[in-house]
Amino acid sequence: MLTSLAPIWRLTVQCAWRPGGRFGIALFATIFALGLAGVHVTVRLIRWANDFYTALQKLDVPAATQQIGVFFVLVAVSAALNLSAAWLRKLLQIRWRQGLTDVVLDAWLSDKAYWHLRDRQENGLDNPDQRIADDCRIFVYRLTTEALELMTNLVALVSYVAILWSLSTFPLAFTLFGTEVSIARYMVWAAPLYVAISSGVTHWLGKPLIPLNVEQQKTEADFRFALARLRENGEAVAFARGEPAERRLFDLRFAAVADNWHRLMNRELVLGLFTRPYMQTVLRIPLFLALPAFLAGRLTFGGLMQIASAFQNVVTTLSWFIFSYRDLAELVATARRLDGFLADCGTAARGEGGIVRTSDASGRMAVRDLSLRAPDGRAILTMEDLAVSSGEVVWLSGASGRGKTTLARTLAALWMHGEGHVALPAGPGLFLAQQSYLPLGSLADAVTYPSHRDDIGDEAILAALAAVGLDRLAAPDRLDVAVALSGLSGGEKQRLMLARLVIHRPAWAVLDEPTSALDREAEAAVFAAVRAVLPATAFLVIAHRPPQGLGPVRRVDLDAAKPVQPPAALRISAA
Ligand SMILES: Nc1ncnc2c1ncn2[C@@H]1O[C@H](COP(=O)(O)OP(=O)(O)OP(=O)(O)O)[C@@H](O)[C@H]1O
Repeated sequence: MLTSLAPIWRLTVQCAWRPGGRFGIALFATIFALGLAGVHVTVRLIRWANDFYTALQKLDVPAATQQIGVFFVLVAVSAALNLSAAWLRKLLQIRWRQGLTDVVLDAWLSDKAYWHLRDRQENGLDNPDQRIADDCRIFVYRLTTEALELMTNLVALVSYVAILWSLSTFPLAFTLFGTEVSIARYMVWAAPLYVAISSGVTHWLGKPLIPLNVEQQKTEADFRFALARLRENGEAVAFARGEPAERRLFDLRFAAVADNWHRLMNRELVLGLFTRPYMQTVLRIPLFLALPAFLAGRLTFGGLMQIASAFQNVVTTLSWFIFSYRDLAELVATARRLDGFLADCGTAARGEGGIVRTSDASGRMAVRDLSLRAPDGRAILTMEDLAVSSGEVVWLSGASGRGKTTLARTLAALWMHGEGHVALPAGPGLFLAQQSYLPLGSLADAVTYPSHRDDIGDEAILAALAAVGLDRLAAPDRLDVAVALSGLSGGEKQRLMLARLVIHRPAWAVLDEPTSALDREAEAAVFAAVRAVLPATAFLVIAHRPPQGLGPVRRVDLDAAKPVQPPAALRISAA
């Protein structure tokens, strides 16, 4: 129980205790107050039952007519309270959802958790997009609904039990094995006993729903993730005629959705077999229980209806747990997933190695005594010394899989597995990854990424596009075209990435195969244009051929370096 409450509490704190959180707490308090006012109206309706049915029994037409009027007033007040509480609850939900989404997005983006957790994502173990979008929504919705209902129901329970206590003055008398038994105020005891037994049965029947709900959310997310991947890699799949393979994967993932759905619906049926009749009997049971007192003449008809109404309210309030079991299960499941996600993000960037990072005052990129390995302990690369001075171009070569990109990742503080020293100049730097990345947005957004277009200015953007040979795009009316619709070829995308160098003018740059899609002449022309605006920039270029156009190049060949075995303690045994 406590293990379920801890994540809910942690996430609630994230929603409510934030700058501007006071308004949310005030909203919560107002909705709670409206709920209490609603309880007061219900208490008044219980008294109304006595007044109305007594008037009916006495055939007192004016009194009965007056009670009909009272009934409509009470219903109108109740509706107004309900509607305003529902409206304010929605307002609270979007505020808290905004707060929680901010927390989750910060965790996802900080320390590059999105990168460190990407392997898990690819394995389908994790679907962070679902957690950010759906889980934040579901958690806040369920929390605000269930927490407010719980609090209101607690207060309501005290009020209804007090009424039931004051009304059920008659005992239940019967003979058991020849002994006279008399239970005073048995209607009061009957209500919690009835609910306790029912809650026990509900919990026992409904317990498997929690893991089944977790599994359902996971399988749905896995299915969505597979669909989104096809969209992202549509061209590669189309060239490979991979539709049957994609279809097999979709079918497999949907089969998992359907399979778990069947288990979930069967379990819900089992639970429903109990809760459904329970919900229906709960309205009649009090009548049956109070009938002996009525038949013995201890209760008027109005009194019978009043006590039935009070009992019903006690039982329905107590039964909140039963009726809300599914929703509570969803709240717990979502809280666990979100809480686990935040914990994963917090530890994602933690490496077991010891790479020391400093800033180099002389403006050099440098590594010393570097030894990199894979997460499983396999040695990838060792490097005694590498330095790229201001204005220098170093070409990092080596066979495929030799560790060139891993070295770039280490410089970018992404790769944590290894030991050694890394120093980067204090001035601004720029990394270009092997795969060109075009963000959602316009062509101008893509060129200026990750800066804001307004901070750069359209003239500079047009000049950068022209410099890298993208003359056909270097027109003011093209800048606002969605980049996805620009129909860029692989080489054009690489030119666009290089335009970012011209725009951002870094003091140092690490480029991972930046011109692999360009021919040598095009590469030389683009690099010459880049060099013209960046004469003092230090370049580390990873490529399978010497970069042309940047000026004199010093080659560092990784094939000359030998991999070393990691320390025995770091080797992970396959067993
Ligand atoms: N996340 C990872 N988990 C395990 N091994 C990895 C991971 N990333 C890279 N490696 C391994 O590290 C080695 C070096 O990979 P890297 O991408 O650095 O090579 P590269 O020299 O850039 O190759 P290429 O020229 O083909 O781009 C490879 O054996 C690769 O399998």
